Amino acid sequence: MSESLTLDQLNQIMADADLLKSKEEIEVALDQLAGGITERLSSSMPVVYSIMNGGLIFAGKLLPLLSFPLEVGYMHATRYRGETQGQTELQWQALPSCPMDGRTVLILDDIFDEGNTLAEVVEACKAQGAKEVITAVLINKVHDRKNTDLQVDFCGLDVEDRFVFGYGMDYRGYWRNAEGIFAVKGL
Ligand SMILES: O=P(O)(O)OC[C@H]1O[C@H](OP(=O)(O)OP(=O)(O)O)[C@H](O)[C@@H]1O
Ligand SMILES: Nc1nc2[nH]cnc2c(=O)[nH]1
Repeated sequence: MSESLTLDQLNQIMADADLLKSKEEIEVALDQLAGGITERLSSSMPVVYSIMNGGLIFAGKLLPLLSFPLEVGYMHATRYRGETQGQTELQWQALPSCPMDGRTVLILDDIFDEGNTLAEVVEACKAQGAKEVITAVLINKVHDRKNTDLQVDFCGLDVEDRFVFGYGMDYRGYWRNAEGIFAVKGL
């Protein structure tokens, strides 16, 4: 586990960070995602799961843009655990909170990076009897290190291969609340 950061260090991280996607760009992407998801799922009565913690803001912004009947659940799975490198093993901190047997399931997550998290979550939903599992992410990180063949169904924005934070994504536990997507200086 890394040493904890001070207030000054955390403020410096933000001051030095590069803005990759503005609030305005993200809002346009959210509208487009909502349109596509509505077209595909408005007759499915899906259960929508956000993967905590990172999926929290994405889900909070996207769900009010979906005007069809759906249920909301959550699950908490973490691979990075406050670090900037992912562990091999996904740690489940809360299993899916509502039954998905025979249901259309929509999974929301903030970022599709190496892909292990989403791939394992999709498998878990199928193992629990989901009829179909649709995936949506706010951000896809562009590189050639994907560890899965999973094709994400809906993706908001591509970002370059840097460690990013904001809009739900943390830098060592902090700055999930940043209103934009930022890259840490030097990472
Ligand atoms: O595609 P991958 O390389 O697997 O990475 C993507 C995952 O990493 C982050 O979660 P993290 O493990 O940091 O937990 P958190 O959501 O609590 O921040 C993010 O929220 C995704 O779920
Ligand atoms: N906060 C954050 N979490 C991630 N999980 C996988 N990639 C990233 C990233 O770039 N930033």
